[in-house]
Amino acid sequence: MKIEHAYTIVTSPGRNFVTLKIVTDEGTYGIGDATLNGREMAVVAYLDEHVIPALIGRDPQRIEDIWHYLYRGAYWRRGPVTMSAIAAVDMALWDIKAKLAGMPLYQLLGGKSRERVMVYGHATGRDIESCLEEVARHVDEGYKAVRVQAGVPGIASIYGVAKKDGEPYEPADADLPAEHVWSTSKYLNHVPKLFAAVRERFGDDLHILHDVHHRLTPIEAARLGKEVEPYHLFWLEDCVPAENQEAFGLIRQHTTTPLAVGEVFNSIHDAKALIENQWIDYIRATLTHAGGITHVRRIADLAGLYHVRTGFHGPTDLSPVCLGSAIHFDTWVPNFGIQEYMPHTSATNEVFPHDYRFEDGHFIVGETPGHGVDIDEELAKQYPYKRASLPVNRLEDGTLWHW
Ligand SMILES: O=C(O)C(=O)C[C@H](O)[C@H](O)CO
Ligand SMILES: [Mg+2]
Repeated sequence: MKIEHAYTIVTSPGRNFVTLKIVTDEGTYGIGDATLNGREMAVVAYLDEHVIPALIGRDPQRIEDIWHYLYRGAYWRRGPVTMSAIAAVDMALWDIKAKLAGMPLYQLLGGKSRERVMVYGHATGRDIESCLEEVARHVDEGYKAVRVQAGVPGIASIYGVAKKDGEPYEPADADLPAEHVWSTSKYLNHVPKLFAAVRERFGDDLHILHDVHHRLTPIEAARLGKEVEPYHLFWLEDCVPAENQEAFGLIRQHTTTPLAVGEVFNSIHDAKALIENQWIDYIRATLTHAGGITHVRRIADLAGLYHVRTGFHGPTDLSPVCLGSAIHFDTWVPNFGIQEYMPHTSATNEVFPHDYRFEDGHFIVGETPGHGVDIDEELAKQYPYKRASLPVNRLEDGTLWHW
């Protein structure tokens, strides 16, 4: 069997998605997600110019060999563009292999470790009151775990908080980057009040999560972790940027609040010290940005040795192809923690028909051979690419800051 044909599909049913389709000489095809939010066309160029021509004629069943061919063979290793491109190939090849085997992907990975996959949804509000209403809506919809983000008095807009209450936030919200102004002290003074209010209204059983989005220094993160300890967070996410993995050692010395990190990681090397030193509790690297199923499986196995569990990134900027594949992975992986879920728009769901379903705060994996997600290419053509950028963040004095 040979790869006969492969091509990228860019579509924007509300937001941009990049999909790779690989077709074999026997007619079986697989698709993979290559969406790198705000940098989509860089991955398209990498795939079209450098990867696809080298795939034609290869045996699609040799997933491992093709992974190393693209990773080691390129000489230029790692990085989000390279690893998203490799991930798309990998996801498409696992899709093909599972279709050939007549099995849903989770069976090929080793079968079910659980019946269903717990997810967390996103509640955001411009103030604590409106945020609590959003948490209540999620609880009514069956969610057992909710990420809680609220506006902070004195900060005009914060990435991760919807502009209008009751609406989802859009990560890439402008043609060119919007600029936000950030105040760490205002944030740190406010956020414990939010969690006190959530616990008071919803009691102890609801799992609550919070994303700091890299905006603190290690000692500030340590303070936040300590101050929210009474509210028993499921996790505190991305409390500092993680290029310096040792920084998490400092945070860890000060707090028992569980720590999650890794949505921007693209390789096991980004997470190695964090995992081996048990400085984190959840690893967020997911399939599209970290080299696909083949590589994320290695990260998860390393994590399992150190009691670190998975908590895959699952924003709207990963396509249903990534989400569907992740649900198979989550159903199999022994050290599963939780799966993020930001519902896609109905236009996105129409372009990407899929067989996973949400029920009572959990995802239920489908039984279709492959990863269970397809693309309607004719419909996809109706939604042309539109450049969209993520915002930037500045301190009140104008210094460019993490966001
Ligand atoms: O989902 C999250 O936790 C995020 O932080 C969302 C990211 O900012 C988003 O995927 C950036 O493209
Ligand atoms: Mg995040």
